[in-house]
Amino acid sequence: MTENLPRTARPLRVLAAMSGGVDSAVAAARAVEAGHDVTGVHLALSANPQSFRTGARGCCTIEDSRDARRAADVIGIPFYCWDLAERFREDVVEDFVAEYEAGRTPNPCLRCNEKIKFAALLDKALALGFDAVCTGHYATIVEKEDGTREMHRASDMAKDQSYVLGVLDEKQLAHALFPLGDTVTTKDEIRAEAERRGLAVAKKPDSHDICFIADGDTQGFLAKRLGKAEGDIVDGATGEKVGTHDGAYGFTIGQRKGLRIGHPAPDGKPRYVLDISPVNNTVTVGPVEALDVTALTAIRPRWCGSTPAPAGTYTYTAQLRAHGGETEVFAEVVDGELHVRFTEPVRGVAPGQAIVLYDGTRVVGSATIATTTRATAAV
Ligand SMILES: Nc1ncnc2c1ncn2[C@@H]1O[C@H](COP(=O)(O)OP(=O)(O)OP(=O)(O)O)[C@@H](O)[C@H]1O
Repeated sequence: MTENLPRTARPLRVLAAMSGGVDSAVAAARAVEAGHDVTGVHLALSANPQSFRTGARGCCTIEDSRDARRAADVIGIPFYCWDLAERFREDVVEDFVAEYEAGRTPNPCLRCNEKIKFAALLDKALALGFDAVCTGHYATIVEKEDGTREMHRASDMAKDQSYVLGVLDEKQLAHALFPLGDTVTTKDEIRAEAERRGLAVAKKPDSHDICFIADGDTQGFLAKRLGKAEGDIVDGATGEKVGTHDGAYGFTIGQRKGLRIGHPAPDGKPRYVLDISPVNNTVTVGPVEALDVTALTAIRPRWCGSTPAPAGTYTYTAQLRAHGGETEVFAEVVDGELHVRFTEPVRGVAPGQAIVLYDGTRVVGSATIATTTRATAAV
């Protein structure tokens, strides 16, 4: 159950990040069971937790912090609540809005792992004398003979979260514990384990995808932040105006639903978002084949764990969005950027998303998709 924790003779001082959900409660309990000296912490990440009183789970409602505290009491560990709302707003929420405004599609969970849980929280934990931060993420840490660490996909692929952790560098991974990651347990089994341990969160519903948009309405959230900005939807092949929109920022490459297109395309086939131009406030649409991408460049590469930046061209598999499949790629670092060619064209690659490279199950690294090369010149 606890092979994922470091093979160290001495118990570690562990800070368990407790969201108030079932996964992190079980993770904290497992860390205690492994013999570590565990303290729980809930992060208040919203400046306005009352706004989530709708029944939908947000990242840090009052109920979440109470649930985390109760779980800590049952496990028998000290518990604190830390206010990181300002850091979260600056590093995650404002970045999210700015990225959409620039026509890109960000991944806030990945950003939160990089900037909040394994930066702001980890730094504070280390400064206070803790050895590690423990979370309920599903990913496996493998400690090698030489003491270096690798991150691998979780044993249960259905729950694997290595994609949103692919940004962790050597230091961050050296101080991370994921007690759930290498056990092949279904969510039902985790809930049953929570029940056995007397944790009241055993039946609590799973958290929402984007924790700071409690109702799940990303477009509504962006519209409130960025205002209405009516613009044109144009056909990529003809350049003809085919509809209007209320703000180019509300779209994602590959999107089909929610397009207000006045008349059907001449071939009668559905139209997809091919390009978003914030400068002209224009959304370009076209047939699904025009989404095929043969190559991309990605910026700010980060090499996971102690993996050195690859020199030369390597064959890896890549994941291009949070719940996406894997695809084979040739990857190379050129002038600090990641250049990737796909062995087969892939569809709907959105700038702003992360590309995470894998060597088998091992996470090699990640980078932010900046530009793509289309198979056809429809845009
Ligand atoms: N507000 C928070 N305070 C402390 N830790 C948090 C908070 N939000 C998330 N975490 C940590 O990050 C991990 C992954 O977050 P995610 O939002 O993916 O939760 P999850 O998979 O639904 O897990 P859980 O069931 O614990 O909520 C959690 O398991 C927890 O350790």
